[in-house]
Amino acid sequence: MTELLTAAQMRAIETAAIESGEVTGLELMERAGAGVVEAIFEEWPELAGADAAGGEGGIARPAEKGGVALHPALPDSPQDICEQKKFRAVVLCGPGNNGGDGFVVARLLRQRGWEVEVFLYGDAVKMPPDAKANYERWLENAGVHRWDDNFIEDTLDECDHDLVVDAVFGTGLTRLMPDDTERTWHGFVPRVFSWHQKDRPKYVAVDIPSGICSDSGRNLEGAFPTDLTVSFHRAKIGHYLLAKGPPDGGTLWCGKVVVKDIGLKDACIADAVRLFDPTISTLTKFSDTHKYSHGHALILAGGPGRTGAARMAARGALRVGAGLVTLAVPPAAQKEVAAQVTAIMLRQVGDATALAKVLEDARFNAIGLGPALGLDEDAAALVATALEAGRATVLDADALTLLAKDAALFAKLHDKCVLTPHAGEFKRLFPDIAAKLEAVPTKGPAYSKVDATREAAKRAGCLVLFKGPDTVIAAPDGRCSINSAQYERAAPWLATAGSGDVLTGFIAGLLARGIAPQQAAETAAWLHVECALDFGPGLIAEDLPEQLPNVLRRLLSRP
Ligand SMILES: NC(=O)C1=CN([C@@H]2O[C@H](COP(=O)(O)OP(=O)(O)OC[C@H]3O[C@@H](n4cnc5c(N)ncnc54)[C@H](OP(=O)(O)O)[C@@H]3O)[C@@H](O)[C@H]2O)[C@@H](O)CC1
Ligand SMILES: [K+]
Repeated sequence: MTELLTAAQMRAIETAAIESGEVTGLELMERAGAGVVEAIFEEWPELAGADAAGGEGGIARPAEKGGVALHPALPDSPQDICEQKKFRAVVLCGPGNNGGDGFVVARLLRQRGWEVEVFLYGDAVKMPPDAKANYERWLENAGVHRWDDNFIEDTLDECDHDLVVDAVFGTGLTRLMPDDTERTWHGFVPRVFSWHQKDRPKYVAVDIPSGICSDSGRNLEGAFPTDLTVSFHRAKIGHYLLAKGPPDGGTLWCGKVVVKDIGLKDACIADAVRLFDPTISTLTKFSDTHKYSHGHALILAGGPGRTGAARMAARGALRVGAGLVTLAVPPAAQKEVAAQVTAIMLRQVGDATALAKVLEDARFNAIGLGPALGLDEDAAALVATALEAGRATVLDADALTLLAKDAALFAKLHDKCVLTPHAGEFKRLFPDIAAKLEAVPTKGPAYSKVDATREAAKRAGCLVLFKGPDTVIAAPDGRCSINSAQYERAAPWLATAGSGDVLTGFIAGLLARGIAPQQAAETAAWLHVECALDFGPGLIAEDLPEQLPNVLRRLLSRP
């Protein structure tokens, strides 16, 4: 599992390292800048070939026209810039240490023969010491343009730049983006070229795209979209919480996230959010051979014509490794279900009394309910009975709506429960928490999906799995992870009818195997995405359980 950090946690790690004397802030900044350059060349090797040309102390140029001249060695106009060299970069630096990293990047690119134009947002006099040191070092051989959105736009408009580096704001963004940086970005990105145009410059963000809150992934207005985000030591939570935005409304702000080691040691952060990746130990309870030692899951089905959801959940539970799976079916739907299942068993459960009777058998150690269960009083009574049984229980779909409608039912939730709401169900269950999440943020760190899920889990007293491409899984004690279906794990075809029902089954199956709720939910969510990735486009929900054997085989053969 990889820890995802907040800005404060990252700062604490950095401060501890500096205070212990093992590294200086300047060294960290140098490594950060070098990491960005390395990542750029790894991502686009075609940009790495300019070593020989130019270098420090390159061509002397006349004073700047658009902004105030901070150093005399600057071109007269954007046209003058265009007439020189083959690789060109614009580096946009901010007033803090993110800007300091930008000056390192600018220097290192220049050392490799690049033509680099630097724009500085803010007042150099007030820069923190390490950033200022790199600013001054840059001034020894080159100049800096004062921020001027029109001039930046003209510069990019008239030249064929290869790279734009965003080092304006990083983890220190604490309030909404200033108007002029927002204008810059929104002015030139759509006007100068289309985002999908192949020969446009590559956009690289240092640490996090400026405008994105590193703790929440939320856009503090005017975020800079990028192709590549290079972060340091550990990814930040904000990289993995969904923030879709311009230029096409479907691109993640971060583009792709690469994390570079800058020599900081791991610190033990008790409440760190983790990016989930399963360990084999999660699934190596395969040593017992008796089917009852793998548990017995009971999945509740809806009435006639509404049993498909439960059948898919049951198949998921069986495939993920529950020893036995029984569908609890209303008498009127029994024929319909019997005609379509084989390895899955059937029990007639007409009402809550019948369910209570079935649950007298202690071998039913996990329950899955909700998909197409219904929203009437009988369905509510089934939920109440299931909760009173105190078994490991996953509640989805209609069961969540019933919980939202009835405080007494909600109060029956216990610590072996798992709630699996999507955004709409989350809003019904926790309207006040959802309102905080939906409110337009005005400062950083902004309220995040992690904050919301943790608050919901605490209130419910059980595990909450808040679905999405950035699924957040939180326990009442604050333990929390993100299961990402983004970046290299993006599987948009997973958003298909019934896929949530299969997830319910996966969780129920793992609960039946005796895996604790948090681990079961995390592993199920991860497997769910893995199955979708394995299958690829064209996936329908029925395919998900059938993909599990491949995925499990691969997982279990990991070294
Ligand atoms: N931690 C580490 O280990 C390492 C960190 N490193 C790097 O440091 C970065 C963090 O640096 P940072 O803390 O200086 O914050 P940063 O993002 O540069 O911004 C702060 C400046 O912006 C200003 N400002 C903020 N919001 C604003 C707004 N809306 N509008 C206008 N101004 C605004 C704010 O002003 P203030 O609030 O002080 O008035 C302040 O001047 C981090 O992302 C990484 O790149 C690496 O070097 C390696 C090791
Ligand atoms: K940035």
